[in-house]
Amino acid sequence: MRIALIQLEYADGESVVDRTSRVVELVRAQAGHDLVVLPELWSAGGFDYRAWPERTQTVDGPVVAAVAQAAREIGAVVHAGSIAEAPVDEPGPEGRGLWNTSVLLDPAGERVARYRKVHRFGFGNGEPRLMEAGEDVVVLDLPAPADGLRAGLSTCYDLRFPELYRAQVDQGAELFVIPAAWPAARVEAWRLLLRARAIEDQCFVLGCNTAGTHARTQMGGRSAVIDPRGEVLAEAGTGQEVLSVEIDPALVADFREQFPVLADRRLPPAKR
Ligand SMILES: O=C(O)CCC(=O)C(=O)O
Repeated sequence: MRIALIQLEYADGESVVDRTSRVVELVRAQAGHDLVVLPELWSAGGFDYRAWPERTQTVDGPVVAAVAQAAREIGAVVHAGSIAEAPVDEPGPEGRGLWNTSVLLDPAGERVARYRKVHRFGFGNGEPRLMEAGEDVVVLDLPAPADGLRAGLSTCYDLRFPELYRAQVDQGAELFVIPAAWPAARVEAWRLLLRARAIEDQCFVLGCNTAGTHARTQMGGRSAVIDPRGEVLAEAGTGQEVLSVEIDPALVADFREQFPVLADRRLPPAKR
């Protein structure tokens, strides 16, 4: 399976329309890949939370529609990264009506999964003040041409919460797709936790981060593809870059059989 992670660089001052056109071109340029992944909140601006209210989208809105068109053109499964999702007529439990929502598209441009970020980052500011928390664990069999692996979806700060990934493994996950806007200040934690999740859950990990500086926050880059043994198959630098990697889906089952750590879990499911 051929995978492309688009580590997008952006700065303040670029309109959502211009950024979307740029991203669509980058997705189109990945023809020949089976799965293409974009970062977290690239249209709204990962740390530009003051602008989120004017950059909201629905999962059928123009940003996702433009990426869906590119998915159709190249015949790939595309993880569109996440949007600041404000659905019509859904105020949410906290009355904010806004979620950090990832969307996975099949090669016909149809939405096959929606994941709302469960753990909100900001310690009382940003996401916890403006957004609702997602409540669902989302795991699915990837559609062709990226078939052969079961994928769990999560976003950025979720990476710090291993219990979410164990819950995905309990639902059969073999690959974690993690779009992010993770800052440079803590990029070593990002690199380490991506590998930790791969090793402890014996899964492929696709971590697609953001580059550049926006909203006075320098992003960390270092997107990576990691195999179920914890080997880093590819890692980006700190600028805009596309990581193109071939992975062998059979490695998950082979390695889990050869080194069956997950079979040695002791806690009863109710306490996990
Ligand atoms: O956990 C971190 O250090 C960064 C998380 C983050 O930036 C996010 O979730 O948007």
